[in-house]
Amino acid sequence: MSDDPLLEVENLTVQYKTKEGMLTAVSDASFAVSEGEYFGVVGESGCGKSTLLLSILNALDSNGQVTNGVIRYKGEEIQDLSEQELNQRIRWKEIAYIPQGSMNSLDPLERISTQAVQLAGLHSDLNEEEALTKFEEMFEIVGIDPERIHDYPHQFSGGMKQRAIIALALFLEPSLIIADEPTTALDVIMQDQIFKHIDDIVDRVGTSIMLITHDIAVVFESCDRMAVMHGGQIAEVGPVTRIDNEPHHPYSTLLQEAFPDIREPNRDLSVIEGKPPRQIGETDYCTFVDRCPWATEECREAPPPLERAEADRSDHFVSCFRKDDVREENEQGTDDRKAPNQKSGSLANDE
Ligand SMILES: Nc1ncnc2c1ncn2[C@@H]1O[C@H](COP(=O)(O)OP(=O)(O)OP(=O)(O)O)[C@@H](O)[C@H]1O
Repeated sequence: MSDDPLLEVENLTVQYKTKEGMLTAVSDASFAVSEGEYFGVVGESGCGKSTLLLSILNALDSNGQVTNGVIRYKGEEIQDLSEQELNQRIRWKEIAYIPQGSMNSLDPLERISTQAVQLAGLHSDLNEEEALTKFEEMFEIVGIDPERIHDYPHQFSGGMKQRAIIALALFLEPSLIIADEPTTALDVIMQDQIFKHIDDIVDRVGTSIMLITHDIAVVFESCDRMAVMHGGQIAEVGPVTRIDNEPHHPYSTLLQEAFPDIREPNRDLSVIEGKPPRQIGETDYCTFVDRCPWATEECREAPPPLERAEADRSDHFVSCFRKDDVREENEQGTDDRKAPNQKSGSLANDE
């Protein structure tokens, strides 16, 4: 893994036009993914994960738009590239995308090899023979007999279809694969196998992976670095080991406590009450305020800036006005933590 940034997202805001007004789905988000890195983006449903990645690929729904910020890929700003440029230069051969529910995205009427050849024809200079040879290699990487590239999707189980999609994503040797909940709809054993294949790809092929998921345990297990999102804001970003062991943001702290940990088998699991807000208009406050045990008046008055978690750390950032208090309390243990908004100086939950 290198420290060179492959993808840089700076101060990105994405909004959707709705009947109620402009809905802010991503607000002032910043993070970077390095070459060869396995980067996880975690957060609850509706927190803006898919919007974030669709804006990177310029594939937002027609009512969505990037209203502020910069997306840089290999140093080049890509947020304003035309469809044609994105198709010719970026999609599939630089950045491949595994969508949610992707195993249903294979065309049921075409052999999988035909779909690979079509993809190569659109996005690369490979001829048919070269494309098929290459695609066979990808099948081997994802653990499917290469002869089966000529099968139709219905001849594959759900897990095999998902692996075939991963093979397609790898096929044109992209530097970055963005996978949106790649194991949704698979059983737990198959999920585990798919994640093992993805781990293997990171090790063997060296591709960077950006994994979007609501499952923080998967991120803790597999990723190098991570971003935690809440209500369209990046709450915390940094090395997985840091956020797992020393979360500084209240949301990462509570998320971490909501998942079982084999190091503490007898620990009670916490529940995070409420849900992220649907934000109409600019986000001018911390979107975690109504669910946060540490919130104070300040948290409603402005969005917290994403700042270094500690002065001497250049790899760990957190957006919380109360991050120092949270860290101090986390160091002391969780036993005397009060319910949301019950701490001294904090606000009544106005819901
Ligand atoms: N096309 C759209 N028009 C209006 N609002 C949208 C649109 N797409 C998403 N949203 C809203 O934007 C917010 C973020 O949604 P998004 O799908 O990005 O979240 P997510 O974290 O990926 O959720 P999930 O895990 O359920 O996919 C939500 O409030 C959602 O309702």
